[in-house]
Amino acid sequence: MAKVTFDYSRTAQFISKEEVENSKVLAEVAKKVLVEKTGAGNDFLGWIDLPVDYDKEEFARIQKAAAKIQSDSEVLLVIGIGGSYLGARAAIEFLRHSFYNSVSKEVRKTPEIYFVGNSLSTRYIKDLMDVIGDRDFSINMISKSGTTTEPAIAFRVFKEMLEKKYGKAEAAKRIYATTDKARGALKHVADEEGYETFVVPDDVGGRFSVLTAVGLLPIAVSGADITKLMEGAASGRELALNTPFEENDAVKYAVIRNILHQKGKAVEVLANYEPSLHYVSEWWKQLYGESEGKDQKGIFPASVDLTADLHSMGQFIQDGSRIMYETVLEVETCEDEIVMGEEAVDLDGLNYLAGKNVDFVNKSAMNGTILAHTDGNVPNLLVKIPAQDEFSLGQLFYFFEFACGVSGYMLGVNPFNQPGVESYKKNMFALLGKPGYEAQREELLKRL
Ligand SMILES: O=P(O)(O)OC[C@H]1O[C@](O)(CO)[C@@H](O)[C@@H]1O
Repeated sequence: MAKVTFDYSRTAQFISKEEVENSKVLAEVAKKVLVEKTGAGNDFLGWIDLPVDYDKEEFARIQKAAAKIQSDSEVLLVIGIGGSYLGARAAIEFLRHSFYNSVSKEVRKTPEIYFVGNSLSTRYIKDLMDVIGDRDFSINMISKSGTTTEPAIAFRVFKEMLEKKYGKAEAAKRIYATTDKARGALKHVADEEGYETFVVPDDVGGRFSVLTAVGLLPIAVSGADITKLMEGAASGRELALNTPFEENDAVKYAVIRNILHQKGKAVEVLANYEPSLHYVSEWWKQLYGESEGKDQKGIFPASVDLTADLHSMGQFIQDGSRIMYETVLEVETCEDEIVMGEEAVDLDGLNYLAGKNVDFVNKSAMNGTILAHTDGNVPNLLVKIPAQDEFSLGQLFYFFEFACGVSGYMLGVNPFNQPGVESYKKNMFALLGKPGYEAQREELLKRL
């Protein structure tokens, strides 16, 4: 079976074998604490068994709802932010056509999908209304808390548009709410209005929720195979839970990043060579940023899209402050083939590549860059993804989630809370005049 693998052989000049061995005890304790659910944040570990223990009845409802949306909608709006958005977008961009929304309907076969509620931009919302026009559309509103401002505002706007178009009763049949099973404003509205609802389990935090209805409904609407995605995640779980330390890639990734952190590497740059991985990096940034960036600790998760960013950020990575290490995401196999032709007159000087695949050029750029960055004292880690398919992506999601839990415990933080995100919310509510924030409002206005 092809599997997602982790290769840190290129860090030999930065990390000795002994250092890795010496981390074994700490890593195994961290893994035990995670799996046995005895550590901080242990009420948010539902994601560990999710790939093998999910609600099958709800899974069938997700597929049914996806089929309905595919049959009655030209456009699906996915409203959500952070963990209620990034996983679905990562999966759809990785698994489906690079130009999913613009390619012809005959090629795509499924509704166009737009993400909104992940900013407060008036321009973006207005422009999206233009894109929808008078076409049939549905909404998947996703918010675990049911109270997050950005998606709540987008939902008000697009619900109004939907109700104007179809009337309240018909619109209600086109709204799918993914939220807490009992609490929150969204659950309340859904019950009042009769929307179909899907559950974000209590014990699964937003950034770990891609394999719940949060990710699965939009992914299924896009035509990607969510059964295979879950199978991949289940095999990732098996590997993470039941492989001994020496061969355990997820645990090793946690170990290596903690060793590099202790050596002063404050930034991890996740690099990809496929544009379709861009949102996988965005998903990964939230996963690691919210999980580890606390108590004045943590590695800052950054990302680059290569080779594009080699022509911008490449200079800094090669030659700037030596604060970072790089983790490369490599998609090992490329299903498609573009072979370079030969021209009679070699005006552009590219005839030396005649007969070669563009993917060979891409992989050569990657290998050359890994060596150059290593020579520039940027330790290089490699995460290999066997293929651009659902099974591999499911494994990859699980690999990063599990490693994140182990890594957070090794760092000595609670990887499953995010107290820091509340500060901006409090200030924003105060400035907006939300009831209950009056005193804070006065204080803030004086400072502006
Ligand atoms: O699903 P919700 O509750 O709207 O939250 C969205 C995101 O906002 C955060 O709570 C941060 O404010 C993230 O942790 C979460 O993924």
